[in-house]
Amino acid sequence: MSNGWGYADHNGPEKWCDNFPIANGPRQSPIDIQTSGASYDESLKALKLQYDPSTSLDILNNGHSFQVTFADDDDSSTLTEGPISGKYRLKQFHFHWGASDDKGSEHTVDGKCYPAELHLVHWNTEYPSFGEAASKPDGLAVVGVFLEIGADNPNLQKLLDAMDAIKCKGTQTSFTNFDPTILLPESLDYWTYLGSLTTPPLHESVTWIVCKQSISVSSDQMKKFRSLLFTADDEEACCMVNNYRPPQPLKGRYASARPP
Ligand SMILES: N/C(=N\S(N)(=O)=O)N1CCCC1
Ligand SMILES: [Zn+2]
Repeated sequence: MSNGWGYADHNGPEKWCDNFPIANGPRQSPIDIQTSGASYDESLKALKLQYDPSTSLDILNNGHSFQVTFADDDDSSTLTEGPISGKYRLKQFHFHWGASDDKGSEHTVDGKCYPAELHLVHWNTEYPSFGEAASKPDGLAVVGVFLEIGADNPNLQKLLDAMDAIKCKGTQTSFTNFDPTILLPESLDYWTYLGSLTTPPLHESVTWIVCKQSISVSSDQMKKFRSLLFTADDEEACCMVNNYRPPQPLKGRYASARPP
């Protein structure tokens, strides 16, 4: 298989180890967060997320998900405190989702799946760039937010409206003046653990910060996510669904959280 990884039977998560042997590494993601096994860590601080909407640039269908990319040439949009040391810059956010409302998240909580999961990807400014940071053990910090079926979420509407312009792989459009803060839940309580990118190259470089509280999404809004395509306009159409990696072996890891 070339670098054409995907989520189908022939190129999906069970096959990624062929080209990316780290897929069987000691700190792979996602994981099932076993709340009874989570430990309280007095040293953990509250998350500090400071985003400048003027840093949002564009929205892209990259053939695996859709992502909103941010200007990261200064410290305008950052993650600090929480479980990390130093300052991490927001690079992009994207989602993972299922073909139906009963699956789609990457992390699970005591075995419970959610219909979708948002990932806000940040890189450690100790390194000169995202590309340099992405392969370092403390290079990245990803904030994960579960989406749970409920009322229409108006804060998703600008993303949903942009989807008509990025239906096919490789399409993108301007996406300016967007503040990702509106996608966060009211409470920023979190679980944290050391893991990896959940897609190739699967670098074991991520401090995961998974919010305990979910945000809402309606079934109709989820149908809009599923209208995107994995495929380019000159290929046979394949709906972008089930773009999630299942939970990986804990290998002695456990999540931790701030004491109540
Ligand atoms: N897999 C990833 N993020 S994730 N799903 O682990 O948050 N990425 C691959 C390149 C940039 C981000
Ligand atoms: Zn992701």
